[in-house]
Amino acid sequence: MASLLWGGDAGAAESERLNSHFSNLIHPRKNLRGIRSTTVPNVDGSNNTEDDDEDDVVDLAANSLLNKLIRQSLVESSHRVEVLQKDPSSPLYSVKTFEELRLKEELLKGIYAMGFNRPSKIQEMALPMMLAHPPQNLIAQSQSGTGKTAAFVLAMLSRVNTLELFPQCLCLAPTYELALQTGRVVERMGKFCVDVQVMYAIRGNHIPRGTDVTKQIIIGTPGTVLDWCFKRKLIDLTKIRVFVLDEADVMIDTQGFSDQSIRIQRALPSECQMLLFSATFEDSVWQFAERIIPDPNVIKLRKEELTLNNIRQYYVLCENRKDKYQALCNIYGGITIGQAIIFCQTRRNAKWLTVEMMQDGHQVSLLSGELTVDQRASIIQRFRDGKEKVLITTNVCARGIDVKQVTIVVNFDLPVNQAEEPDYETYLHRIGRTGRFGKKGLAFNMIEVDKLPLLMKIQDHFNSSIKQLDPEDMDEIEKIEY
Ligand SMILES: Nc1ncnc2c1ncn2[C@@H]1O[C@H](COP(=O)(O)OP(=O)(O)OP(=O)(O)O)[C@@H](O)[C@H]1O
Repeated sequence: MASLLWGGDAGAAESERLNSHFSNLIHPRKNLRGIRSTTVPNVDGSNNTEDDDEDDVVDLAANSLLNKLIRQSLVESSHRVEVLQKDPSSPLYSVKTFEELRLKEELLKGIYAMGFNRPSKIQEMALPMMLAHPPQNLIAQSQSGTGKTAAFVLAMLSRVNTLELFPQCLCLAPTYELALQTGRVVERMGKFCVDVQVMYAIRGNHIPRGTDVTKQIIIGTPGTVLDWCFKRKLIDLTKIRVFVLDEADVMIDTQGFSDQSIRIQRALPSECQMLLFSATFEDSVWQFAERIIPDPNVIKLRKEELTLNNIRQYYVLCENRKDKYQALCNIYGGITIGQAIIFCQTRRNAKWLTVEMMQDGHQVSLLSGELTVDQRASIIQRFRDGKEKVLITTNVCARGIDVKQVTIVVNFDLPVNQAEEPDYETYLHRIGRTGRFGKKGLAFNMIEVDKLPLLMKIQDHFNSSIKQLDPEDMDEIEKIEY
C-alpha cells in the first residue's frame, strides 16, 4: 500500500533507472564557494563527501540564484509599502500604470513584451523616485521576487544616453551567476532599445588592456569591477550616472565585497544616482547601506509572516533511524498523500533515506547542497511538475523555496543548531506557511527518545500543540485527514 501511494509499483528496471538518476545527482558541487567536497570512502563502501556528517551550509548567493531560476511569478504581499523620504515635505508619487512613468516607447514595449501589465507593489513607489529629475538615491528592501530587479533595470535603461558610447550605468552583484541573471533582465527589457548594450565585468571575461569599452551598462562582481576601474582603466567611474548595488545582504556576507563596493562608490561623481537593494534588512545590512548610499529615500515592504496556525503537527517516538523509516512507511501507508518534503539534518542521513526508499520502489528525489544550483533548480522543477512525489532534502531547501502543493512535511531529524538546541527558525521555515496563502498542512516529526525534550521546547516556543502518534495504530493514522 505504501509503495502505491508513494509512486507506483516500480519494477527492477525502474528501480535501476532511479538509482542511476540518484547516482547522477551525487557529485561534488561546482561553482559554489564555501563547501569542501573531497570524496572519502564510507564504511558501507559507498562514497560520501567529507561534509556528509555536517549540516548542509545555506549559501545565500546560491539560494538567491535558485530562487530566480525557479520563480514563476511575482511574489504578492498584503503589507503596505513603508516609505521614508529624504525630504519629507516633497510630494510622494506612486504610479498604478507604466504609462504614467512617461518612458521611452521602446522601453514600454519591452516591459509589455515581458508580460508585465502593471507595476508591482514596490515598483509603484520605487519607480517614480528612481526616475525622478533630479535623480534621487534609494535604499529598497523587500523579499525576493517582489520586482526589485525589474525596477532598477528599468531605471538603468531609461537613463542611458544612447549617443554616448561608454559605461554609464554600473550594477554590482555578489556572484558571476547573479550578474548574468540581471544581465538577462536587461537584455529582455531592453530588447527594443537597440542601441543600448550590456557588458559583464566578471571573472573570466578577459578584455585586453587599453580596449575602449563602449557598452553603456556594466554588470559585475565587486572584485572584477574594481580591477577594471582602477588597475586596467577600462571604466571611467566619473562618467557613471546610475550605480546599483544589488543583493546587499548577500554582498556583505562575502568577505571583502563591502570594502570593494565602498571603494568603487567613493570614486563616483556626486550627481551619480545610487541605488541599493536587499531582500532582508538586518542591522548589518542597514549599516552598510547607510555608509554607501548618501541621502537616501528608503522603501520597505515587509515579508508575509510564516505561521503554524494552519498546520497540524504530530510526533512519533522512535528508537533509531530504521525505526523512523518504518514509522514513516506506516504513516504513508495510512493516509492519502499529495506531495511531501522530508527534511534530514545531514547529507548522510538524506542519502541513506533516499537509497532506502528507492530500494523499496518509491519515486523520490534528493536535493542537497553538493548539487549545483542548476541541478537543484531542475529537481525542484520536476517535483513541482509532480514527476516525483517525495523530495528528500537537507536545510538547503528549508528557506525561500516555496513549493505550494506540498501537503506534508516530515522532519526525519529535528532541526538543531550547533549547540544542539532546537533551531526554531528553521523549524518554522520548514513547516510554516504564510497565513494569507497558506493551505492546511500536516507535519510529522520523527523523534528519537533522547530528542523529546527538544521537541517539547519547540512546542513551548511556538505555543502550539504537537500530538503524539502511535505508528502502529493504523486506525488512528487513517483518521488523520487534511
Ligand atoms: N510589474 C511586474 N508585473 C509582472 N511580473 C513582474 C513585474 N515585475 C517583475 N516581475 C516578474 O516577477 C519576478 C520577480 O521579479 P524580480 O526578479 O524583479 O524580483 P526581485 O525582487 O528582484 O527578486 P530577486 O532579487 O530574487 O530577483 C520575475 O519573474 C519578474 O519578471
